[in-house]
Amino acid sequence: MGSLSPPSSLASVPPPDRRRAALVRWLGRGLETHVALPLFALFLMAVLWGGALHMIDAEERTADAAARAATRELVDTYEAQMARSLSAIDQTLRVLQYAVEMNGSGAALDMLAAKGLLPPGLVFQVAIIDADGRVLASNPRARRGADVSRSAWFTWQRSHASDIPFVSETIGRHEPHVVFTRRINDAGGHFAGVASVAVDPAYFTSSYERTRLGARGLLGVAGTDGVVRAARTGEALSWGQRVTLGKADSVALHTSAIDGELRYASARPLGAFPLVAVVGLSESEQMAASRDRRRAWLLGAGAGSALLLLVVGLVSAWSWQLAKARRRERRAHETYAAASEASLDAFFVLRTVHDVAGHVADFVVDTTNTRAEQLTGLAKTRMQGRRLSALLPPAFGRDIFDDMAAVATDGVAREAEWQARMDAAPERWLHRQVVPVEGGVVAIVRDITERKQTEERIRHLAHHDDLTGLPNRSLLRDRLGQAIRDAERKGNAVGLAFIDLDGFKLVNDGLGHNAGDELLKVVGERMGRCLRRNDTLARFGGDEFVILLPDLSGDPGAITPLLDKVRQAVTEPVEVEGQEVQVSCSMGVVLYPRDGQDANTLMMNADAAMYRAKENKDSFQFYASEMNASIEEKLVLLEGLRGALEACVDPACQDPAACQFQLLYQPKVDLRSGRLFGVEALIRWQHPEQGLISPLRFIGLAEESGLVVPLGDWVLRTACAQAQAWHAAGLPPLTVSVNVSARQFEDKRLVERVAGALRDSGLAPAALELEVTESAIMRDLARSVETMRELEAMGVSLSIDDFGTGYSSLSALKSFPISRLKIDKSFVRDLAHNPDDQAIAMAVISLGHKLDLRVIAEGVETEQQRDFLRANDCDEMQGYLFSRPVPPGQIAALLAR
Ligand SMILES: Nc1nc2c(ncn2[C@@H]2O[C@H](COP(=O)(O)O[C@H]3[C@@H](O)[C@H](n4cnc5c(=O)[nH]c(N)nc54)O[C@@H]3COP(=O)(O)O)[C@@H](O)[C@H]2O)c(=O)[nH]1
Repeated sequence: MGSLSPPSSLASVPPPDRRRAALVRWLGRGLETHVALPLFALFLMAVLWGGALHMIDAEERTADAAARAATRELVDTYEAQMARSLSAIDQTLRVLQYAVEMNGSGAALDMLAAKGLLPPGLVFQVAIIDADGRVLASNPRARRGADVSRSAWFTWQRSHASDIPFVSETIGRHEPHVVFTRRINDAGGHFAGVASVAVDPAYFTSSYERTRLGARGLLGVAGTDGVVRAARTGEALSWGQRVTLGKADSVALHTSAIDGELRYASARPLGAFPLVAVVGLSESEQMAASRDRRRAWLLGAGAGSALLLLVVGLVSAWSWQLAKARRRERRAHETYAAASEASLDAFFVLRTVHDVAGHVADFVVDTTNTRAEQLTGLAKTRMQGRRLSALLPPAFGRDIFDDMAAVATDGVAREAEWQARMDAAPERWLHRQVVPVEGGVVAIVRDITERKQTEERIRHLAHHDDLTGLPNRSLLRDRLGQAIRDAERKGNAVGLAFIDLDGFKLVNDGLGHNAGDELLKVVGERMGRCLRRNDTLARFGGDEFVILLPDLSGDPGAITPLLDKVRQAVTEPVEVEGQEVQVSCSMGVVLYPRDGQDANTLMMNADAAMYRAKENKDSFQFYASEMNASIEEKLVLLEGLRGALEACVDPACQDPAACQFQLLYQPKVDLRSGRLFGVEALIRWQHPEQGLISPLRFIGLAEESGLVVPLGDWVLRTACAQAQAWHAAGLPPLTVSVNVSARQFEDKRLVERVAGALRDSGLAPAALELEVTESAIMRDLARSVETMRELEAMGVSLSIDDFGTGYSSLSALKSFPISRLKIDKSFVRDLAHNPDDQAIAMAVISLGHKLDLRVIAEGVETEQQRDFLRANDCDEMQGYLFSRPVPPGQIAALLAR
């Protein structure tokens, strides 16, 4: 299911707005959690690390300051202690000095001891040395008389007259000691010896307190010469190292030359002796706590950072995924919006509104596209947020709402096509597809009017005649089937009339197909106007129409007036291609159920009835069962015709009596002189069972089947041979006329056949005339003229038969190489009384003469007809008045008459 959240329609925003939107989106992206959170986390980490480092720094500073302060305090304390100790030592030396000066070297110590002025021997070894460097006395008692004259301190005192105390370096491997000395002068101020106090170096560092100095602190005394007299670090005591003494009173970090330890160190000069008290606190010990805390801080910051990174990483990853999903969704929406904007379909995203019972009560338009605007004529802004019930035109009907409600309820898509009228707009065909989405439906509406119109056109083309727009054979068959079913149910009758136009071929061949088409359209319209609304007029092709008349009573008489009306409508003259033409129609009529129980039988029988009507032309004929018999008869006749022809043209057949065809000859007479100048050969068929058969019965059949070509060839050869026979018999010159049918005239070998007949008979070409109808010539005018010219060139003359019944173009007539026009007997029949026929006859005569042609009238039966023709300057005549067609043997007699 999709979502109802309205898709952003970026595709519709103009470029500057799009840039702004992109900027906003870019900023928005910056504010997205997966971007902002890591930035914030970086900031937090900076704060965290900043804080931690700051704390570390502060604590280190504090520790440093504390270490320096402690060093300073220790050095103060140690200086005070050392000052006291040295003061005591110096006091002892002075007392010794004094005692020697007072009591002499030998008794001085005893006297001091007696007075309790000697320091405890455990710590100080007091001695008096004479001027030669021999120990005079010592406490505790040492080896008397020991010689110390080479000791540095003795030589130094001996060589310095001043009363400056001297401190030796720490000497002695097993019992190390530092010797403090003062010069003893005699009364004369001369060197008299040395008073010394030897002190265990450990004495100077005995105040080393682990609690204050740590395990690697330093407490010691060095001479101002830089040589350590006593130094204690932890439990280790050492001496003799050479150190660089720093500035007095300062505390400095210093790497000790004693043990390489980095310490906060401070040195302090010690009064009268050239000594310096040195105190050092191990830097690592002093800073250990702060280092531990530093580690803790770093660990804390590191752990905090790691935790932060982990949390931020997880949240950012989640946010990134979320953003990606959102982006995908937005892109999908953008794509959807772009696609929907570009779509030819109208989109309506509709949110369902439920009533209290939970049924779908209405829809609210969430989103639409531009196509929807065009389709509804409403702006998007007018539609969005509005209820469908307020927007849906009443013409759209309740069905649509029900459809949508069903989709929203069932969750199953539906589609439908419907016709909608929107305000003033013409009715349109629409297709809707309603698909369920979360919270509503999406209706996709497409205008399918064009498709429907095309379908309708195709359907119409499939069921209608292209030229007239009338139903075609297929549609008529459907309607006939339906009419039969209805009639069967209601007990009614159905009428079916097959209509064939008489004379249409002449118009079509004579004036061309456009004229023929125009004629068909006009005639079709006229026939249609004669019918009721539920009748059907169909065109079957060519000049064949069919009328279907449902709901009839079954009385043939009831439809006779309608058929007459149709017949008369067809007969009305029609103007086509600037000429007025006239056709009639022959109708074959059947009635269901009387003439057939099914469509096929009815159509077949109507066709048979039409053929019968065709025999009379301009009439209608109800079907009768015998008519089908006549069709069978026709087939039998065709077979007989074929057999008869074979017998006539078979060169192996020696018996002329076996040929069932014969020619009669009808004389043609000059109207002025009365002279018989020619004959027309007219065929007859002497059928063994049916007797003499008129060409009217079989020439059409021969023409249809193509047998007319070999049959016509036989006529031509027989007529030429007969004419030559008359000539040979010494009869006056006669022209023999032979009828050439349309199909014969089209035969490419006609000229060759004529030449062959003349050659074989020996007849002079001038004695032969070919009669061709107008319609045969007009079928293919150019070719006809060519054929006629070839025949003319051969010396054969041509006449136009049945002139006036066709539609020869008069301009074309001018170019025909013909010698005679034959006025059709239909104009001659009523010539005595019918002014129209008279006018036509006179016009043909006049036209013929103007074209320098002879004019012959056929079918002249009465003297009135002859007199009229003669009076109107007609040249020749042919008809029963003078003679019926006769066998060749009677021509001589007629000539004689
Ligand atoms: N292609 C061919 N057509 C032929 C041939 N022989 C005849 N025909 C055509 O058959 C049609 C009928 O011919 P037919 O029955 O022979 O009738 C001809 C005459 O008998 C008839 N006629 C002559 N004079 C009169 C008359 O005074 N009254 C009257 N009612 N009928 C008369 O007219 C027919 C001759 O017509 P046309 O040919 O137009 O001159 C007919 O169309 C023949 O053409 C054949 O061998 N080949």
